[in-house]
Amino acid sequence: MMIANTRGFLWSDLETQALLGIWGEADVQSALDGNFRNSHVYRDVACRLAQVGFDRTPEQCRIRIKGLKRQYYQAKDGLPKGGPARKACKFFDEMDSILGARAAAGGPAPPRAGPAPEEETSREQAAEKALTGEGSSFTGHPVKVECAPFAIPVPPGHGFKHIGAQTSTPHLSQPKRPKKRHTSIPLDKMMGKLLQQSVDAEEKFFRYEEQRLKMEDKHRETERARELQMLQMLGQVLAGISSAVSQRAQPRPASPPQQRTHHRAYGDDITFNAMTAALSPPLVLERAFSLHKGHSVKDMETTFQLVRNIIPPLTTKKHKGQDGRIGIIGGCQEYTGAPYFAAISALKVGADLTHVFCTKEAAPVIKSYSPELIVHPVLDSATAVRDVETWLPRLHTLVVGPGLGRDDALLQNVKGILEKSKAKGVPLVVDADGLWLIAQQPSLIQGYPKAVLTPNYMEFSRLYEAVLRDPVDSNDHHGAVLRLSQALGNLTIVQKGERDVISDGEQVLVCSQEGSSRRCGGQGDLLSGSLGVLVHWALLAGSEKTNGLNPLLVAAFGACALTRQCNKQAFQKSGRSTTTTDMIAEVGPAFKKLFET
Ligand SMILES: NC(=O)C1=CN([C@@H]2O[C@H](COP(=O)(O)OP(=O)(O)OC[C@H]3O[C@@H](n4cnc5c(N)ncnc54)[C@H](OP(=O)(O)O)[C@@H]3O)[C@@H](O)[C@H]2O)[C@@H](O)CC1
Ligand SMILES: Nc1ncnc2c1ncn2[C@@H]1O[C@H](COP(=O)(O)OP(=O)(O)OP(=O)(O)O)[C@@H](O)[C@H]1O
Repeated sequence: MMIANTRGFLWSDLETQALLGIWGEADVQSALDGNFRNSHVYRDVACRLAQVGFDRTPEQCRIRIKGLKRQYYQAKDGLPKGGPARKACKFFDEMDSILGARAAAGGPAPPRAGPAPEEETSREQAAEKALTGEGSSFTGHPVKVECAPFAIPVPPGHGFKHIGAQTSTPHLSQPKRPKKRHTSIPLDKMMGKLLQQSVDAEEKFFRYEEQRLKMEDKHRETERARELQMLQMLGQVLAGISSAVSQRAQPRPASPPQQRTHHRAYGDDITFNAMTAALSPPLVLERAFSLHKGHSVKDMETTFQLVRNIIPPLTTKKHKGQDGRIGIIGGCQEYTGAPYFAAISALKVGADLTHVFCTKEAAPVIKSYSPELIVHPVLDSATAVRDVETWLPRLHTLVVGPGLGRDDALLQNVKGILEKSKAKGVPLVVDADGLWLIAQQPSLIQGYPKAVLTPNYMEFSRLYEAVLRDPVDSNDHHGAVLRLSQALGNLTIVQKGERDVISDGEQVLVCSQEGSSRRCGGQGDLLSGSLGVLVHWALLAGSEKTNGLNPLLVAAFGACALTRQCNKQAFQKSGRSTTTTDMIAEVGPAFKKLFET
């Protein structure tokens, strides 16, 4: 049925009659009887009203009924049959047939002196006034006056009383009696003041209500867009499943030999689509279930051994670049330290070359920190995506986000770079503002099996809420990391904190290597840079070297342990004055201590 657009503030007679018809139904009346909390009843009333073609909120319905009841009781109590107020109560007969029948059946007493069960707040009284059209109009907004203005009884010396209140004074003042002019002057003034106040209140209320309705509409639109997005994602996943099934049914074509030797990645010989399909929700749920049966790796020493297994031997047979060419996407006017920390950490862990792709302004600054870094001032150029793309085949891992900032144009370029990297199968570590971008558009990374996200608690919450539409349960770190990983298609996630929680949606590793209580900025950059190298090594080593455990989990564990160890060693020397530079100086010794002895 077409729903009439009745979101204005005034009720038409037709609409009011429809409302009264519904409100007067026996089940509605009995649900309202004696109930102070009646919002559920009015939700139902609004719903039924929508079914007959009128779109009103439960709150609007409740306020309208309240206004009608007041008019009815005024008319019934205070005025003679056929008098002006009775005439002003347009729906007297309808109300009487409902409320009269209720009274006859022994229902609750009408609201004379105090609030009836249905009456909840004073805000609503202002709202009621505006919705029923009581009072006058305000400039530019025609207001329909349903209840004709009549004089309000003012007992001498008592100010105003509730209109329906039982009182021994005459019910109404007689505005036309000329003899009482001396009392009518202050009354006029008071009425004028009252009217002015009521106009002001109305204006305020309309402004507020307008805003509220706009926000409601906006919220509804967002919800609809979200639902649509979820449906599209579901469609893609289903399409992936069917393509994977048909691929499995056919003999699998051999993967290109170059890809095999270059990135012997976890599950690398299946295509990205098939991988996405293999990570589809039903399978993921099964895996999550198996996790609680004891797959969680708790023994840190076992995992340390797996990290040692993936570290490539130092030999004289290799040439420059083979142990790692790591790209860093980040570095803008405000943040030049973060990309430097990430890049230099990658070198100190053992990468041969690091390339920083940053903005034009940031480049000379970053270069000045260290001659060891290769710096490309391209990130804010119109050709940024193409410029980085040409380097992609030569990079083993891309670390996206340290010091990137949140400038829209930069983020747009990074979006393009992410897409090109995925298409070329380049492993990705996403941190800092890279995670901000992912929180805006999770589909950018969803289901990409060679990605690791490294959020701190804040970044994790942002991402979790963006993807799962729920606040994070801070008492269940494991469950939260596991769920987010699954929702993102079993991406490897490292939630940094007092203990680092790492999961690929199937397993959960916890790294509680001793660090220190010093939390200087930049430690996360040390982690993401180191991780860039370990990701390359782990994928190169493959799951044979990690006892079948996802190599990315092993890489993440190694980087966390290393960062924490650097923190510990630097703190032992520098205490409170420890900075990330001190930690970077510890990368070599810490690495040796953890992985080479
Ligand atoms: N020298 C440099 O160049 C460096 C540059 N960097 C670069 O800066 C950019 C922005 O990164 P970001 O982390 O400051 O931004 P964002 O995520 O919005 O956090 C903002 C607020 O979140 C909170 N918060 C943070 N952690 C939390 C926790 N664990 N638990 C709870 N709350 C936590 C905290 O709020 P507060 O406590 O201050 O109210 C914080 O202020 C990014 O590009 C990064 O790479 C850094 O790498 C440092 C070195
Ligand atoms: N409370 C803590 N106790 C011990 N180690 C911690 C604690 N919080 C974080 N860490 C360690 O510090 C490292 C960086 O985590 P942090 O939460 O500082 O990242 P970040 O906020 O992204 O850093 P950055 O300042 O680079 O943006 C991680 O390896 C983590 O293990």
